[in-house]
Amino acid sequence: AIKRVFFDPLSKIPGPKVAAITHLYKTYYNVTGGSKFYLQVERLHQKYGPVIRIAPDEIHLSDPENYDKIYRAGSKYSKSPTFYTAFGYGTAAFSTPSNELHRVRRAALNPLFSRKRVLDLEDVVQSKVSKLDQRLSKAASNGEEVDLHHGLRAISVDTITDYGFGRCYNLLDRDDFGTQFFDTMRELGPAVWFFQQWPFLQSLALNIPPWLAKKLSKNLGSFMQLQDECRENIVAIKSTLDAGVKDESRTTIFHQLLDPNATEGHVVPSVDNMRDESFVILSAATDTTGNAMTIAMYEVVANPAVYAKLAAELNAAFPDPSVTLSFITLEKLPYLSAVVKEGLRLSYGVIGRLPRVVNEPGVSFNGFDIPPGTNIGMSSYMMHRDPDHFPNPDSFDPERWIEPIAARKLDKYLVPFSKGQRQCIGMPLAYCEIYVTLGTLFRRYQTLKAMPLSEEDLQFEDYFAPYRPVLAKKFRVKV
Ligand code: HEM
Repeated sequence: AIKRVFFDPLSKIPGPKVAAITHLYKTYYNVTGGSKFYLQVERLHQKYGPVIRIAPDEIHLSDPENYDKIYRAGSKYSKSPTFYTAFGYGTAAFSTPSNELHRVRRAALNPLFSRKRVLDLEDVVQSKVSKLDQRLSKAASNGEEVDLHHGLRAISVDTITDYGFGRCYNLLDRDDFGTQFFDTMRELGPAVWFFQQWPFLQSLALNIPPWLAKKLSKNLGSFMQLQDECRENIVAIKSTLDAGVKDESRTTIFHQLLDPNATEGHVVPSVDNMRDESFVILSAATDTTGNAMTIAMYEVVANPAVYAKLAAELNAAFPDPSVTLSFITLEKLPYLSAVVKEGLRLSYGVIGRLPRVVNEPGVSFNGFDIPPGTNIGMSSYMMHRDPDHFPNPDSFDPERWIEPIAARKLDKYLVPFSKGQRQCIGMPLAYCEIYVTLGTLFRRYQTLKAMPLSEEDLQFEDYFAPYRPVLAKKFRVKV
C-alpha cells in the first residue's frame, strides 16, 4: 500500500488513496448499489481534476480534447487485457487485446457490416420494423399498451440474428418480445466485474458442466442453450461448405470467418471461437441499439413540442403514411437526424470507460506523465455530458444539432460508437435500424402516450452497456 501510494510512478496522479491501493475500490462501486462506478468517476473528476487515478494501475481522463489522442485510427494503444479478458470471448475482434490479431479478424468481418452491405440488406431491417408496426397497430385497435422497451430491443436482436447469423430469433413474434432473452443478458452482466477482480472465478464459471449451470439458474441455462444452437448452426454451415455443396443461403459472419481467403493472414477460427465471435456481436448489437431507440422514442413521446416538429417533418417528406420509408431518405431529414443524435448522446453506447494500455515511451496528458503499461480510459458518459459543449446536458434537445456549422463542431464530441480502429463495426447497421424504426413509427403513430417513468426508472446501471434497474418500470406506450 505504501509503495502504491508514495513510491509508484503514478503516485503524483490525483485521486483517492484507497483507489491507488486496491482494485477493490472500483469493484466495490461496480458490484454494489446497482453498478454505478461511472458516477463515482464523474464525482472524482469534479473533486480532483481532468486526470485521476481510479485503480493502482489505471488512470481516467475527462478533458474531451484528449479523446482523439487515444481513440483514433492508427492508435498504438491496445485494449486493456485485464479489462477485456473478463468478458470471456477469447480471440473475438471485440475483446482481443492484440491490435495485430484484431486487424486481421476485423478485416474478415468488415465486408459484412459495410454501409453498402447494409443498404443491400435494408429489407431485413424493414421487415423487423414492419412487425413492430403491426404490433402497435393491433394494440391500437384493442386499446392495449405496448412494451416498447422490449419491442425496440427485439428489433435489434431479430435484425442481427437474421442479418449476421442467417437464423432469426424471431423475438418480435413472441407476445412478450422475448423478455427472457433480455433477462438472461442482464443477469450475466455483473459477472464481468467479478471476473475482473477475481479471474479464477471466470475459469470456474467457464468449466461448470451445462447440467449444473441449468440447475443453478434458468437464465444461465437458456444462455447455454442459445450457445448450443449457435454452435449447431456453425457446424451445419461448415459441413455444407466442406462438402462443396453450393450454399444458397445469404453470407453470414460464419461464411465470412470460414473462408480461408477472407483476408490476408486470416486463419479460420475453431467452431467455439466462431460461436464466441457471434455472441459478442449479438451482445454488442442488442442493448446499445435498443437503448438508443428507446431513449429517443421515450423523449420524443414525452415532449410534445419535439413530437410535433418531428411529425411535421416526416409528414412533409412522406405524404403517404403507408409507404416504406427508405433509410437513405430518412437520414437526410435534419430534425430526425437531430433526434437520432440526441438518442445516441443520452444512451451513451458503452456508459463506462474503454481502457487502453499506454505503450512505450509513455505519454503526457494535462501536464501529468503516464508511464508505459498504465491502463488509461475515457467514457462517452463524460464526453456527452461535458457542459462546455452540451449545455444543460441532461436535457434531450434536438435543437443543439440544427445549425449546421455548430453541429459539425459538436460531432467531434459525440462518441457513442467510440472512434478509430476499435470503433464499432456495427455502426452503419445501427444507424439503419434507428432511422428506419424512428422514421416509420413516428410517421405512422403521432399520438403515442408514454406511461409515466420516475427518475429512478430512468437511471442506468453499468454492465458495459447501460441497463435500467431490474425493478424499474419500463417504457410502455398507449397507442
Ligand atoms: C447504437 C448502437 C451501437 C452503439 C452505440 C455501439 C457502440 C460500440 C462501442 C462504443 C464500441 C467500442 C467498444 C470498445 O472499445 O471496447 C463497439 C464495438 C463493437 N460493436 Fe457496437 N455499438 C452499437 C451497435 C452495434 C451493432 C448493431 C453491432 C453488430 C454488428 C455491433 C458490434 C460491435 C462489435 C463487433 C464491436 C467490436 C469492434 C472491434 O473491436 O473491432 N455494435 N460498439
